[in-house]
Amino acid sequence: MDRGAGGAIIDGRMFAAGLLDDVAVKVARLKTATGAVPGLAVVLVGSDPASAVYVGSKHRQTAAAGMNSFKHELASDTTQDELMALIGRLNGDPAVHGILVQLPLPPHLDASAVIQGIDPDKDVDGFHVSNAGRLSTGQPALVPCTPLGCLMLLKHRLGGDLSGLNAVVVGKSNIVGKPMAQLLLSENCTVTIAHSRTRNTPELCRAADILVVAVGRPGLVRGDWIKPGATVIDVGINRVEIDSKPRIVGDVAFEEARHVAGAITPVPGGVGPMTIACLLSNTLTAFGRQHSVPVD
Ligand SMILES: Nc1nc(=O)c2c([nH]1)NC[C@@H]1CN(c3ccc(C(=O)N[C@@H](CCC(=O)O)C(=O)O)cc3)C=[N+]21
Repeated sequence: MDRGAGGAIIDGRMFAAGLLDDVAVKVARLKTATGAVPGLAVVLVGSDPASAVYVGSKHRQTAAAGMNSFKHELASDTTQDELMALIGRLNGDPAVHGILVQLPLPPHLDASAVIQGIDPDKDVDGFHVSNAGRLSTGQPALVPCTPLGCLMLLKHRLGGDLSGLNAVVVGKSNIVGKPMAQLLLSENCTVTIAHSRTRNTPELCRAADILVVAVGRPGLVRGDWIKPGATVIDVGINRVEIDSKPRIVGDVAFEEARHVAGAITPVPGGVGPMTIACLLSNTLTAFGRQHSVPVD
């Protein structure tokens, strides 16, 4: 096979748009059947510009899917008690089916305590220990949006069955690396997690049929780390300057990698849009569980 032309580019933007349409249809159907509409509360503390952009985008897309979107913008000097009190109110609000607290929080706040204060059934980020435990033991869970989006792209690309494939996840964060590894394991992949202390990361990567990279280091994974024909999912979103212009690049050296990989996600336009689409899909799932109605 001629790989000179490069592998396929996985269009996350297009896949996410399809998923959002699907969610919108289901929301409309639920509204007719139950009279209720799923509601997502997004909490933003402080004025980090990147966070404000993400929250704005979530707000718009939630509304576009026909769901209620409740935006809570709090001052950067908000106290832990004030934030916990808001979470308590959202936990008790029957119009709110999903709660997302935008991360990172300002350093004086304890993000872990906030996340563990969210009702696990409303934890649409899937960050609560109860959802992490459920995922790792194969019980119904709310699954973190970014790894869920990656898995959807992988299954779509590889025809649904991942069983027996060698999967390498680079990065061991609680929000991407670990849940990603759990999802791949539940698909019967042989899973390896590499991280900053791993001794032979390039060699491990070269054995991967599926390579998911989520470390936050621009261009870390080079073309010669990739097994020819592998499916490469680049989770990195790094803001860099190229020729004095601001640009967003992934953790994979894209131009090198695309010629070796069978398929690869671009940055932007790959995993990022899937994260938001999965957030809305999780909100629908949370609504279904809270109202004991099937959502699809
Ligand atoms: N509680 C919480 N949950 C999150 O899910 C969460 C968070 N906090 N904090 C920040 C990160 C980041 N994140 C992204 C979502 C969408 C894109 C996205 O759509 N990116 C587009 C555009 C990129 C751009 O132009 O900025 C793309 O990759 O094509 C990126 C990043 C969600 N996060």
